[in-house]
Amino acid sequence: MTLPSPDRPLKIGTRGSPLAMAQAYETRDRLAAAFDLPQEAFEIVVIKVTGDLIQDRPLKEIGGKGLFTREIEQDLSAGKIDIAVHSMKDMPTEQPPGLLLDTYLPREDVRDAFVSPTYSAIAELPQGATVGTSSLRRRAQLLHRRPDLNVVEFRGNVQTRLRKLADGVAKATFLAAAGLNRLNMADVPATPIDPADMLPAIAQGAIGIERREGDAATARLLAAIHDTPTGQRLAAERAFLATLDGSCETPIAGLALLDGDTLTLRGEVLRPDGSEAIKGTRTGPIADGAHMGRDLAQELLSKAGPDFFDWH
Ligand SMILES: NCc1[nH]cc(CCC(=O)O)c1CC(=O)O
Repeated sequence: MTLPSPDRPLKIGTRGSPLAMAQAYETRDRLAAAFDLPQEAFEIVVIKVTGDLIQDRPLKEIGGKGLFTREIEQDLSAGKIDIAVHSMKDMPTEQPPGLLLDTYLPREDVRDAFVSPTYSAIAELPQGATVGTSSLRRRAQLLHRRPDLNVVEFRGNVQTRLRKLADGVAKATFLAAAGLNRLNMADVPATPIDPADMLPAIAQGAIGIERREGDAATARLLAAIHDTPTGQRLAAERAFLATLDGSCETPIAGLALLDGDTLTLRGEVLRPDGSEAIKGTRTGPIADGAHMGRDLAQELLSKAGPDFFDWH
C-alpha cells in the first residue's frame, strides 16, 4: 500500500479552534505511530466554518445542521483534503452522500465538568445565581434540577468562555472534561460531574475521522487507528439520537457503557425549560447496540408525546 510521505502528505482537514487543532494533532500522531511515519508525512489544513465566523448570535438563530462541518465536508468531497477530524458530539447522524464517518479514536472522559472559580458543584450555587451555557441540553438538565437559576447564553470556544467567567458574566459554566483534558487545561477550576447527575451529550469525548467512500488507501490507514469499543458505544448512542431525530434544538442526552459482552445504554430527553425529564435504559449484547438505541428512543418518544419538544 502507498503510504503518505513528506512529498505526498496526507491532508488532514480541521477547524482552527485550539480544541479542533489538538484533535487533528492527535489523529496525525496516531497515524504516524501506527505506520512509523514522520510528522511531515501529514499536512494539517485549517478550514474556516460558518459556526466559528459568527460569534455574536445564539447558534439556534443561525440555525441549520452542519454549521461546524459543511465547509470541511465540501473540501473533503472535492479532494482538497483526504480526511476530516471532528468532535463526534457535533456530528449529524447522517453524512453527505459519498462520505463515511466510521473511524473513532479511543474515547476521552465522557463527563461534563462544572467550571467555576467560586463553587465546586451545582448544589453550592446560591439561589438565583447566573450560569452560562449555550447548550440546550445542559440548560435543560440544570433547570430541571435547579429551576431557580438564571441561565444565560455563553458562546465561543473554551478560552472565550473562561474569560467570560473571569469577567463575572456568570458564576459558573459547563465544559466537556474531554476538551479540558485534550487542551491540558488542568489549571481550570473544573469538577467532573457523575453521568448519573448530568448525562452527557451523545458521543461526548469521541473524535471521529471522516473519509471519502471509495478511497481505499485512506480506509486502510484509518483502520489501523480505529477504536472498536468506542465504535460500539457510538453505534448505540447515535442510533438513539437518529431515531429521536435530534436537532440542535432538542435537549437529548445519552451514554453507552460496555461491560464484557454487554452494553448498557442510558438515555434522556428533556423539555427545553427543564420542567420535565424522561429517562430510560436498555441492556443487551454489544452487537444489538443500534437496535437498543432505536428501541429506547421509541420508548422515550411515546412517553413524551407530540408536544414535548415545543417551546416557542
Ligand atoms: N459543542 C462544542 C464542543 N464539541 C465538542 C466539545 C468537547 C469535546 C468533546 O466532547 O469531545 C465541545 C465543547 C464543550 O462541550 O465543552
